[in-house]
This record gives sequence, C-alpha cells and structure tokens, in this order.
Amino acid sequence: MAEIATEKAKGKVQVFDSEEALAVSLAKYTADLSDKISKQKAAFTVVLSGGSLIEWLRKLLEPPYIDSVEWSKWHIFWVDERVVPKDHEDSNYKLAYDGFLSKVSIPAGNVYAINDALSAEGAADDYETCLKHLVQTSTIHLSQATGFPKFDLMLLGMGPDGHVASLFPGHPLVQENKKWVTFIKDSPKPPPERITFTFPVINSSANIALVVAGAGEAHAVNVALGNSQNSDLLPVQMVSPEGELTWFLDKEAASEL
Ligand SMILES: O=C1O[C@H](COP(=O)(O)O)[C@@H](O)[C@H](O)[C@H]1O
Repeated sequence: MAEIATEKAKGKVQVFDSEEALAVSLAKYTADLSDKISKQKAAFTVVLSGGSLIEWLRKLLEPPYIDSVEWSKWHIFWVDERVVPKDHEDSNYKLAYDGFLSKVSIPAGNVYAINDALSAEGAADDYETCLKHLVQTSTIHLSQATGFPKFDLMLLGMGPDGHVASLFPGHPLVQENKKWVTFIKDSPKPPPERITFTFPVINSSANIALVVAGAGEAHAVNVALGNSQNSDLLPVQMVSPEGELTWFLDKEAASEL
C-alpha cells in the first residue's frame, strides 16, 4: 500500500496494489472504528452507499471481524436510495441486504430503509423525519458546528463522472443547504428517481471513507486529488467532512495521479 501526501483538506489517500489488500484494509479501518465508537456510545451509526461499495465490505464477513465486531451497536442508513421496491434489482437496500446485512447480526430494528410505498418526494421527507426522530432518541447526534446530523461513519463510492450519493455533476441538488434528505427525479444514471443525503449532512460526518476502484474512475480521482484547477467542482471534490476523510483507491483508480 502506498500513501500519497496531499493537502489536509483532501484527506488521507491510500493506494492498494490489489483488490484483496484494499478490502482487508477497509475491513480493519471499519472494525477499528466500530470498536472505538462502541466503547464510547450506545450506537455506531453507519451510512452505506450502493454500487460497488457493498462488495468492498466483504472481509468484514470473515474472521476475525464477523465474530469480534459488536454488530448489535450498528445502526445502518443509506446515503442514497433508488425509489424502487425493496426487492427490485436497482434497490440499494436489496444490494446491501443480500451482500452484507443478511450475513451479520445487526438487529433488524437498527436498519433504516426508505419507505418504498411513497413517491420520491414523500420518501425523502419520510427519511428526514425518521432521522429527526432518531436525533430525539439520541441514536443520532447533531454536529455542534453545523446543526446537521453527524454520522460516525459514511462509506461512500464514486461514479466515473465524479458523483457521490445521488449528487451529480452540474445538478442543482449539489447546492442544497437546508434539507437533510432530498430527492431527484432526473438522475442521469438510471433509475431516474432517487433520494439522497445533502452535502451539509455528508460533510458533518465524523468519518468518511471514499472507496474508489477501476480505471474508469481515474480521471475524476485525478481531478479531485491532482492539481487541477476546475471552476465547476465535481461532487466528489465537495466531500469535505468535519471529521476525517480517508481514500481507499486501487492502483487503476490512482493511475492518473
Ligand atoms: O448510483 C449510485 O452510484 C454510486 C457509485 O456507484 P459505483 O458502482 O460506481 O461504486 C453509488 O455510490 C451510489 O450509492 C449509487 O446509488
């Protein structure tokens, strides 16, 4: 693993020689954080992405982590979700359930999926209401700096166009600064209807892991971490958490750095 020196705002950047090494390191990072937070608080709040991210969590499903992680403390959220039934192939919930959640002992009541019976707008409002309720019960805490919810860990992927969550380049949603959760009906990546956390929520996180692999992502990685001076920031360049940002890159994604 090579570590690339960057300015502090860009976070800690790690480049792995193999998929195996990246997955092993991500599992250790996540398990260490789970261990630390579980000793301090009743809940470890974890926000998942869809896409390739779930597959990168696979080493958590093996010893020692499958037995040592305090899964009962985990509370699971989605940074974005497609507005489709939960058993639909496009559902980020289904992806996470099939590939991860069904294999660990996180209590079902700690898994906060969207209400798939609602419209995009209704589902976004409903999810924000759910988060506000969890603030009242002290499962989620608010950032003292921003007043937005502060999740312990956000596990983010990135698309080849530099999108994160369902916040796409050039879309007005990237500027949303009041809502916690919003919706999109014209996503350039199918399916078109989705809900998504906004940047103020993403950037109030205590920890963000950005997990990016593949040559198709190399250009956006270079824009984000190289010395480019683009005036229209890609969404990935707007990821700037209150806490720590850690990049997990494979060597193909880092190939233009
Ligand atoms: O549509 C989405 O895409 C991004 C990136 O996915 P990846 O497969 O390129 O890693 C994902 O992070 C997001 O959650 C998802 O809804």
